[in-house]
Amino acid sequence: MSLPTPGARRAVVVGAGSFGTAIAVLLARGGVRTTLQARTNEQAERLAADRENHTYLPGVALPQTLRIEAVGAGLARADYVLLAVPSQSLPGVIAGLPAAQLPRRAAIVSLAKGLVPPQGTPPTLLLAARFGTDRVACVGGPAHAREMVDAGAALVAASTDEALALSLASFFQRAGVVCEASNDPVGVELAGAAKNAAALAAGATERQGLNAAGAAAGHIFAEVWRFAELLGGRPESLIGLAGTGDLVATALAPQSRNRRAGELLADGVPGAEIPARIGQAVEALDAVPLLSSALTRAGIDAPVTSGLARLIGGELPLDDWVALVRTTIPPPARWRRPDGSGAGLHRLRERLRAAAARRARRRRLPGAEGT
Ligand SMILES: NC(=O)C1=CN([C@@H]2O[C@H](COP(=O)(O)OP(=O)(O)OC[C@H]3O[C@@H](n4cnc5c(N)ncnc54)[C@H](OP(=O)(O)O)[C@@H]3O)[C@@H](O)[C@H]2O)C=CC1
Ligand SMILES: O=C(CO)COP(=O)(O)O
Repeated sequence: MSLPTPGARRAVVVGAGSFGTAIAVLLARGGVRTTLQARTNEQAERLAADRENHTYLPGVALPQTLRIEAVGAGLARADYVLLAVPSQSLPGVIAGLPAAQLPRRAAIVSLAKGLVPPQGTPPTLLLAARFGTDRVACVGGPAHAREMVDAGAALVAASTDEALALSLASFFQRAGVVCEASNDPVGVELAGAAKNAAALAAGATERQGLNAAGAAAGHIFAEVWRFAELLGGRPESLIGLAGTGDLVATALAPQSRNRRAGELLADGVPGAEIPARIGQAVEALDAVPLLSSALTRAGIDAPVTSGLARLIGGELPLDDWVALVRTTIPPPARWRRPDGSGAGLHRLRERLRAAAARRARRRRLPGAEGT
């Protein structure tokens, strides 16, 4: 498959926070003609004058080839539009794309690791319903903004359109950052939402014990996986870079906003006060209540995710949350019938049962002892 020459392609990154700025730096380094769009003219003028994003990504020089403008400049010449705003802002930003003169063939890429209100929709599903599945993609994987521009990350670019996933992956790889191409955007997005929820849960729980923190994360991943499966997601997306990989990066990072939000909840800070304290997007605070409602609507038993939503909402005290985590028993595995791959286990169980029945029969037969 021939991949697009980066220099012939134009990308516009909408949202000049820490991740949008970092992704724009990478695309420019990878040779894509890139524009970073800030929310206001004042922000754009400041970024253009400083050639640095002092507010969200201090200390990183913006490449000279990176254009800066405000979102009002529109998208008329874009081949790729990358949405780098928090999920809460996505409904407004997506609704505004046609008025911003989104070209008919431009690809739209969500960078958010959260869900879109009010239904808790994975962003690519919303974009696909509006603009068509094969021009939509998302990006996941362990990718703290600062480390990504300094030393690298392990991105996953996911789209149902192979050419789109591969072209995004090639742009990042040209910039020196590993990027896997995936055809499971919903799985990658739910992996990102699950890891943020699990990192917040681990942050809230770790002082009470690391077994409890691990149990919280494991329960949340298992509960979200059942939802991902219903939506057609694949297990490797939750097991691989976008799920387990990003969970470790986020839960271990002292600077992680989601983990820190959990620590603040454990300190007794109300959930509603945390965004102002952290001053940046904390996706899990919004995504966990949305996830909880979406899982309930889908008929999935999700006691730990819904308990976490109640902890965030101030309805469940921390000790009760930890007790819930420590006592939740996952549903038993679904053993297969002997016509499937569970046949070996089934045969072993049947042999043990038959041996026990034989022993019991021998005990009942007069004079059978010792035979
Ligand atoms: N930071 C990271 O390391 C990573 C972040 N992500 C994901 O990227 C997404 C964005 O997060 P991040 O960059 O970190 O968040 P930040 O809080 O650093 O920045 C958010 C940015 O979005 C802008 N914004 C919000 N709403 C709009 C809007 N309607 N129009 C234009 N701009 C808007 C904000 O502008 P203003 O300043 O005016 O409010 C701000 O520049 C999140 O989903 C996050 O999970 C993914 C991987 C890593
Ligand atoms: O998604 C991230 C790293 O991959 C960033 O995590 P935080 O939003 O918790 O800082």
